[in-house]
Amino acid sequence: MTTVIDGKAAAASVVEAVSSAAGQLEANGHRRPGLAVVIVGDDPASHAYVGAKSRMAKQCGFNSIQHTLPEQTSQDDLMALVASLNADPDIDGILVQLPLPKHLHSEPVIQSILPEKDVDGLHVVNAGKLATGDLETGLVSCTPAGAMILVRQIHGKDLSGLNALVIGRSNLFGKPMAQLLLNANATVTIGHSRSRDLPELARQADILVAAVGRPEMVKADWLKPGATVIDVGINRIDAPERGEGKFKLVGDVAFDECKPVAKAISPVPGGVGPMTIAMLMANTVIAAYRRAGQAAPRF
Ligand SMILES: Nc1nc(=O)c2c([nH]1)NC[C@@H]1CN(c3ccc(C(=O)N[C@@H](CCC(=O)O)C(=O)O)cc3)C=[N+]21
Repeated sequence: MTTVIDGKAAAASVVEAVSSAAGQLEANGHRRPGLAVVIVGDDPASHAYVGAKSRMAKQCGFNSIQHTLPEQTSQDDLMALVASLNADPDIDGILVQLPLPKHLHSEPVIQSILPEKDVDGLHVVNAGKLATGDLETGLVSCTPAGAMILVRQIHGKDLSGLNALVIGRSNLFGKPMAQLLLNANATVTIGHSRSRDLPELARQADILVAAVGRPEMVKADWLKPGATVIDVGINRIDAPERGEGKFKLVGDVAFDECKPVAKAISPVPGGVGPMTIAMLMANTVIAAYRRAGQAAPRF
């Protein structure tokens, strides 16, 4: 029987560990972990995600602050806000929700966040630490960190001898995911839109991680029987069968046909998505412990 990986349950157990670590920090006489979430503009999906992050931060016992800036915010004003959060002693973690409105450049904003407050793990210092195998002093990007916990549920910590294919090569996900798998001793391939034969690469993979943003692209005949499939895609598609103007979320994997071929598969929703938010909380509590000069918990 195929295991359908329960990302909600895995996220709940991370969040419980985070809450208890946050409580411990307070009990040791330190202040609560502080998380600042910055959102620019009024994209409804972004507001929904940010709302979920702020609620979860409160649930973890954090000091959670949300800065909502108008669509027309200038680059300088956004950079000035990040500078003030960098200097704020009550703030351990800063997340600037992406994508930003078109007139703003995200890269200078992200690179201006202090690496030790970069709970998204996107600063070059954090990306570089991951790339050099330093998983102890940096912060790892939340979605790959969460996906990795799901992989570990199935295969344990050591992926020696296993072939892993990551489809997608973004800085936000594909590259850090490949680094994490490599660190765990997997034999890693990164496939992308210019790869010659993705289905053929996929058929070699014991662990297939899809993050391309194409609804249900990975089909059953792409899978090596018994593979572990981690679906990172979140695609909103029309669902007229649910009523006029309704939509549903699907992943990058054709779940129903792939499920019987796989050993384990993560669903959308309820797979990697909830883990992303949980790992943001984990990174925030890690950052808070480090600022307090205490040994940080591991997740
Ligand atoms: N600076 C930054 N960091 C991010 O980590 C970041 C971001 N910007 N921009 C947008 C993406 C997307 N993202 C998700 C988080 C949670 C779910 C999640 O909880 N998904 C639920 C479903 C939620 C729903 O129903 O819409 C699930 O898959 O079960 C999904 C996607 C974080 N992102």
